[in-house]
Amino acid sequence: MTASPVASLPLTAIAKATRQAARQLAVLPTEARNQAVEAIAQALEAATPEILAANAADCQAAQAEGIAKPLYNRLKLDETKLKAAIEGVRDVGKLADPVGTVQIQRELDEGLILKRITCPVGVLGIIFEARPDALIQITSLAIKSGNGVILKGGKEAIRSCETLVKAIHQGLSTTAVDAAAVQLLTTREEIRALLQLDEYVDLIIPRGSNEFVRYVQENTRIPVLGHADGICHLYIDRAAELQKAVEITVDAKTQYPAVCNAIETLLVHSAIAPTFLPLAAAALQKRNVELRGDEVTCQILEMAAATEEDWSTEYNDLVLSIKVVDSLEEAIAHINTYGSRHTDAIVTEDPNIADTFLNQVDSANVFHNCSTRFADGFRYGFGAEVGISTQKMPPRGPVGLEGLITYKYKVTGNGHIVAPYAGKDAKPFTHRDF
Ligand SMILES: NC(=O)C1=CN([C@@H]2O[C@H](COP(=O)(O)OP(=O)(O)OC[C@H]3O[C@@H](n4cnc5c(N)ncnc54)[C@H](OP(=O)(O)O)[C@@H]3O)[C@@H](O)[C@H]2O)C=CC1
Ligand SMILES: N[C@@H](CCC(=O)OP(=O)(O)O)C(=O)O
Repeated sequence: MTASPVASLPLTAIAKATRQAARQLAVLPTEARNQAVEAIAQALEAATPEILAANAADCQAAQAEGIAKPLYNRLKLDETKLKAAIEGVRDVGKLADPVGTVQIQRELDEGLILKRITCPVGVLGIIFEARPDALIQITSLAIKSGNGVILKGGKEAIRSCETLVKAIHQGLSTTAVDAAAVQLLTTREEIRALLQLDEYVDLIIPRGSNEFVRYVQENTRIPVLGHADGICHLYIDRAAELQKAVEITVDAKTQYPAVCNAIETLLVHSAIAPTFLPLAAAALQKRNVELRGDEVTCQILEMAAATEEDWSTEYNDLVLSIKVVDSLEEAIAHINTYGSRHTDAIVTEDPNIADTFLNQVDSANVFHNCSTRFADGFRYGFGAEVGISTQKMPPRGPVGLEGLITYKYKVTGNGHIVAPYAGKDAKPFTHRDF
């Protein structure tokens, strides 16, 4: 099979081609989809010089436009990051096949058998930020789960995305998977048009700001799985071990400040604030974090005053707002008011306090004594992630293969009809699981 030159077609034709390719992909055996995933890994390895060159050009252009350092780090794809992403593709290949799992097998009556079996969703439209390694993770998950995918990355990453998709098409062209199963769009106009194509696209996954996710939800009939902003919190309880708390704070803020699972607000119990805050501030300032405190924090340490706006701001940068609270309840109330239901964590040595926090904070990921940066499909053992769903209904949190799967009920009878099972002398069902 050769790589399909569909990218030059009008959008409806692209979507139609993806639908057709996805239908073939959905019924391929596990082995064929695994081979396709491995072919993608090999093609990316072979195209490494071109990919790195394209990314260097994107980075250069973004720098000329004055891109912020954290966003630049998200855009930059060096050899180490690319190698890790390719390893991730192979990890996805090794995961159990999510397609064809029999979830329910039930005899309704003699000779009348119900099965619920997992199957791919169909065609996914995934819009994401200028982060080229996300394209690699998303594509490998889509192919492994038997779905076609129409991708759109952030404008700063256009060259990187085009080169990656070219390599992926090259890899797929040696396999049973039609390369048309993976498509790349590059403009916002195409996104607006894509949102109207409910005939060909089964699920839209927007990764981006709250505003953008809402815009998508309001402008399409296609089901939307929102991956919105991460206003993540870390609460340092009065029973926290201080050194542990400092290390977690520094990691959660500075290990990768541009990503959605980095913290934006630090909440500190008033009983330990005078001892904890100077330790934390020293460690954070060593890493160039700008601190903004509420009134009590500013009485303990000199820093800029936080405004009401700070509590609902996702900086995506080396900035942290700090608030001193008088109780666990106040911390939980703050998080449930200003958070984005993404990821929130507590540091405490008191298991009861931890339990209350984990049960009452209404977020997709709630952590005890560890960094919010663990909110990630790879780190959860899902191989990779499409992103982190901030919706309440499943899939919630890091979305891996399971989130790209639906199911269908297959019922087999032998001439069975409903009439004998209805009315006055209705025949009972056996409803026997096996
Ligand atoms: N929960 C999660 O998994 C994730 C959450 N995020 C969140 O996303 C936000 C930051 O991402 P940022 O880089 O600023 O991304 P943006 O929200 O600016 O953009 C993300 C993507 O959406 C597109 N887009 C944005 N607005 C429109 C529009 N009106 N019409 C069509 N397309 C649009 C962009 O296109 P273009 O570049 O062409 O403008 C880009 O492809 C943060 O809040 C972050 O937390 C990010 C990734 C994952
Ligand atoms: N799970 C990811 C962060 C989630 C994510 O996709 O973030 P972003 O860089 O905002 O797209 C990680 O830990 O790198």
